[in-house]
Amino acid sequence: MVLTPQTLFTGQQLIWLPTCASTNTEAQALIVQNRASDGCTIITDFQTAGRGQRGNQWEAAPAENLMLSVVWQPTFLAAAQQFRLSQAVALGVHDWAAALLGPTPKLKLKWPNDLYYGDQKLGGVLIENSLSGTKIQHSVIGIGLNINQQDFTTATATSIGQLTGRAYAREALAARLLECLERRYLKLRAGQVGKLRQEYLQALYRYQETHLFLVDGKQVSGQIVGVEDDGRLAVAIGNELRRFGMQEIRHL
Ligand SMILES: Nc1ncnc2c1ncn2[C@@H]1O[C@H](COP(=O)(O)OP(=O)(O)OP(=O)(O)O)[C@@H](O)[C@H]1O
Ligand SMILES: O=C(O)CCCC[C@@H]1SC[C@@H]2NC(=O)N[C@@H]21
Repeated sequence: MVLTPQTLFTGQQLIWLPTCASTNTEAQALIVQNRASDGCTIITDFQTAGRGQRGNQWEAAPAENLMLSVVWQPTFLAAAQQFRLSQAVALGVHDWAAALLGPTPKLKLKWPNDLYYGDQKLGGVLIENSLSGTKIQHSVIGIGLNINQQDFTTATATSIGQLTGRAYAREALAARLLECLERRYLKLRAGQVGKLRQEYLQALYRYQETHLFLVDGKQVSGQIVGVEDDGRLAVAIGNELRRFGMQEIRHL
């Protein structure tokens, strides 16, 4: 499918920029100017200041990958439920990758929403919400996916093209991604929270495996046993069950 504003079922607006600082920043500017319709999408070939979680930079070679931000208005979610959106988005990205790579147990979601193949990162999600009282008003869903790039500065990164030995037309992949995201978003909006959570756990990287984490600057051995109602990661460490937010634990 060729991606045009007409063929996008959800994106009333689609803006494809040759370059920008960050598609999340562009999306936020549209929101501030009251020009962001629900589902509008900014895509770019290159970011000069792409950002990731925990203050990381997102690095991607020009015109090789997918970098986009979708604006949604999930006003049905309380601020405290934002992890539900994060899980639905992660599942949408996982569905997209599974359709490309075929079903494989190697394709996982590293908590909270990184896309992994084995121990290598294929993509990441950075969601930035604005609130109105206790409700989410706008969500900027920033997604970076490695598509055709062959060389990375880190050995822990890979791309769809590296894995399959093929080159991809990014327009078609973007259209499919938006479909996958919308499907999951509609399920969330329909209240299928339990099912989404179950599927998220099934896709969770290193779920129920014992391995090393970094907690308070120290290496600890633990086992992921679940994800709490507030989105925190539940990890069994020794005889203790501990719950961690984003800034409190890292996989090693
Ligand atoms: N295009 C890219 N593909 C994969 N990783 C990337 C890319 N651009 C930047 N990175 C960075 O590479 C690092 C690897 O990501 P990963 O999430 O696996 O590491 P991490 O050590 O778990 O990082 P953190 O826990 O801080 O998120 C991160 O710092 C990530 O932001
Ligand atoms: O893994 C992460 O830490 C999240 C990476 C998110 C990267 C995407 S690329 C499109 C959007 N714009 C950004 O600046 N970041 C996100």
